Amino acid sequence: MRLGGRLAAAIEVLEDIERRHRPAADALKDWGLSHRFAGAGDRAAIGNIVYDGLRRKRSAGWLVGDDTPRAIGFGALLLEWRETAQSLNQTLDGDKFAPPPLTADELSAIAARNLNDAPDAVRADCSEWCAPLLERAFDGQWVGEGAALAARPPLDLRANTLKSSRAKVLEELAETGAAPTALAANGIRIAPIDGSGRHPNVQAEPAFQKGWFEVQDEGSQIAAELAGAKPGMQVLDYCAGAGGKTLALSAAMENRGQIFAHDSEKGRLAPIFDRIRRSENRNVQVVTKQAELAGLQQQMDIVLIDAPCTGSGTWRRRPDAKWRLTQRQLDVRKSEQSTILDAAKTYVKPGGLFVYITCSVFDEENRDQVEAFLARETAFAPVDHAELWQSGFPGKADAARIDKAMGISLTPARSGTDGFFFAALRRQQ
Ligand SMILES: C[S@@+](CC[C@H](N)C(=O)[O-])C[C@H]1O[C@@H](n2cnc3c(N)ncnc32)[C@H](O)[C@@H]1O
Repeated sequence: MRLGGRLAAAIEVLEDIERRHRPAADALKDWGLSHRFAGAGDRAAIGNIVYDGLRRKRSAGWLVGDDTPRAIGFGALLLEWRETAQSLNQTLDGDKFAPPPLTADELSAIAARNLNDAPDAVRADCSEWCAPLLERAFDGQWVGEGAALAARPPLDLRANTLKSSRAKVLEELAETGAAPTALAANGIRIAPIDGSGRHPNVQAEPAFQKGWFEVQDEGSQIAAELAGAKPGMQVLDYCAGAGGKTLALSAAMENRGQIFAHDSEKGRLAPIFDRIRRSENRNVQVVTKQAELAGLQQQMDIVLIDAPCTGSGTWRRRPDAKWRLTQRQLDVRKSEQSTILDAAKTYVKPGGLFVYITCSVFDEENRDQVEAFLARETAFAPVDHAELWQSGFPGKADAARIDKAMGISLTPARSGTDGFFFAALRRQQ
């Protein structure tokens, strides 16, 4: 397929996502099933246009003067594929599978508009109702932070030190352009892809099958490192899900001590068993029923809550979620977060650490939750987060936003990672 056919297909998929309110991955999969002639390169390129369009939906639409899937598809190519209106119309000319070329109105909108003049929420590529949330979290920098959340993400891996090392994995993946991450000790980064490219399928690599590395955003790795799990500790990962943090904690503990991996949804834990086997984590016990945690009360050195959240910090990877998010969903997440904080605190031993993590950038899910919990619970006090960051990442003070009392925030703009929030509270002796 040529670019015109790929663009037409992407517009079709964007229409499907909008009309049926469905996840981008499902719409792309369906398109692939009903167009079996399309090769892997075509699918990757179509996926890139769709994801670029979703990440930059408002700025792409604004640039072309409309908010239709067509405008967003064309806008995505202008913003992320180094195309110009002229180069696009030249390329599409004579391609019978291409959408109609840019019209005179569209051409004049593109010629007249400069994204620097667009309204703030357009430049931040967020919905109107989310703009005040970003503004509250980032003050004067919110537009830049929003824009960075709308950029293409890198592919990050974590070398599994139980079976390999960062150097060995880097050697194994040399052809992919993999490089060490700037912050996480065992992180490896493959830079964001360009244009129609796609990231290598690292999970097909023998090194992955051998358990030498996991796919994990650097921000998630940093959050696990900050928790400070050490060999011999007793740790409860209360919202373990598929086990991303569990595996990182287990490696930091060198397989010594015990991690209890719990989640209220049994189905979410399903992938953890395979992952544990592949990575050779021998200190993880999966606990599906909350009743089975009864014996752990006040026993844990660390209780980690990787809370259910809006996921606003991961908008680069799941841009469709950005447009589906509602105030009501945010309210539901907030209420779940405080319920979980209240339920999980009981397992922290005197002197132990209570760690609260989200992959959201909103204060409402982050510092507000910590503040409200501390107001309810006088037995807990925040650690000095500036000191914690300095001891883990010396000389990198600018790579995170640190509120000494309330926590540490990572963002794409500042840290080059997904958006994460981390707070650690110590239970008094
Ligand atoms: C952010 S995800 C966890 C991701 C996981 N820790 C990782 O690193 O791969 C949040 C998890 O919290 C779980 N959850 C939601 N409510 C819960 C509750 N009341 N108790 C325990 N887990 C809960 C969800 O099922 C979901 O798997």
